[in-house]
Amino acid sequence: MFDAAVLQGKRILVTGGGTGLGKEMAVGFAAHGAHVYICGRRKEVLDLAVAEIRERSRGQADALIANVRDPDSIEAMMSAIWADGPLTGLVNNAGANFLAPTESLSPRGYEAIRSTVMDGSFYASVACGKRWIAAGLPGVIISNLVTWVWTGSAYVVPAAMAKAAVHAMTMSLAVEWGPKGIRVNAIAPGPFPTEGAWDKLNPLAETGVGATQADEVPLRRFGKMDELRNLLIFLMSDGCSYITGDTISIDGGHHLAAPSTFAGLAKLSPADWQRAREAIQASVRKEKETRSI
Ligand SMILES: CCCCCCC/C=C/C(=O)SCCNC(=O)CCNC(=O)[C@H](O)C(C)(C)COP(=O)(O)OP(=O)(O)OC[C@H]1O[C@@H](n2cnc3c(N)ncnc32)[C@H](O)[C@@H]1OP(=O)(O)O
Ligand SMILES: NC(=O)C1=CN([C@@H]2O[C@H](COP(=O)(O)OP(=O)(O)OC[C@H]3O[C@@H](n4cnc5c(N)ncnc54)[C@H](OP(=O)(O)O)[C@@H]3O)[C@@H](O)[C@H]2O)C=CC1
Repeated sequence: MFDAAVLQGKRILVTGGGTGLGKEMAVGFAAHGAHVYICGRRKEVLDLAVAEIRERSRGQADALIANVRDPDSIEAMMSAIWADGPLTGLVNNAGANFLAPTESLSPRGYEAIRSTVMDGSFYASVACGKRWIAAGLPGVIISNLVTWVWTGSAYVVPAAMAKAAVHAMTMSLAVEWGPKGIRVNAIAPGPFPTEGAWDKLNPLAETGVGATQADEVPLRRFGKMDELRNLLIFLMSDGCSYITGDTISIDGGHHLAAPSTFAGLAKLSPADWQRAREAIQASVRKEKETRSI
């Protein structure tokens, strides 16, 4: 769809680019000429991802360990990247989420999700923005949101809230930083099955409801990674020079044809919720064992 050199000379950081959608975006950017950087908290996962991105894209990729919940960690990562040259683009993709009845959430559970999605996107955007502004350089920021910024969703309330905050940041920064040549957009995907998301959002047979099902998507299927890449490459490219402040849905019409949320989980019993929580926490424990930060 695009010239293979459409992103030649671009240097793009994808947070959470070691797995799932972030890794797929990184492959797309690198295959179209960009030097991609990915970050996350697991060295082994990042090393494998870099090797895969280089092989699949025949392009340039590097990884840095960083925790987007920690502003000092973000600053250290940005300084390391900028030492080799400025980024031209940032994708706020790192995310955290799990299904839970809202009344069961502890402050730490809420904070884990809010700080990853909302604070992480803010810290990374400001870390790039202030460097671009100081140097008089243009830049592109794209945040990976979800259609719940328009619909909300039961049982994932901290994620819906945090993504809506980043939607507001997108519109606000587009206006504030537009005169400085910085474009700020977002995408709102519907279901694109990944191990990371499905382990936390569809851990049991009983949790398969609207948000994670394909049968009620008007286009009757999940999204494909090539479709996601096409949108990201376009938004990141110089050809997309007059779009800013927008959140573009990529969901086959899902959010326009309810239920694209977890509303259907109202049928779960307390015992089902306990099993869901145990399954989610088993997945989290497995990931934590390989965290490097
Ligand atoms: C229409 C669209 C359809 C699809 C939409 C998809 C939208 C996708 C959104 C996503 O972001 S999917 C990404 C999924 N990937 C991840 O979440 C990866 C990162 N995740 C994590 O790091 C963990 O999962 C984490 C739990 C969020 C954070 O880990 P951390 O090490 O910081 O925290 P913990 O100490 O383990 O836990 C903190 C706190 O949270 C409580 N908690 C954990 N799981 C549950 C649960 N299932 N239910 C209730 N509470 C839970 C845990 O007990 C801790 O609280 P305290 O007990 O200490 O008070
Ligand atoms: N899959 C889907 O259908 C949809 C996904 N999305 C969004 O796409 C994004 C990616 O999700 P997906 O690929 O499915 O899930 P993944 O779990 O595969 O991706 C989450 C990534 O974020 C990284 N991450 C989490 N916390 C931190 C942190 N504190 N610091 C740095 N990196 C972190 C994780 O790496 P590590 O744990 O090693 O740090 C992981 O690579 C999320 O923002 C999600 O909300 C939106 C709509 C639909």
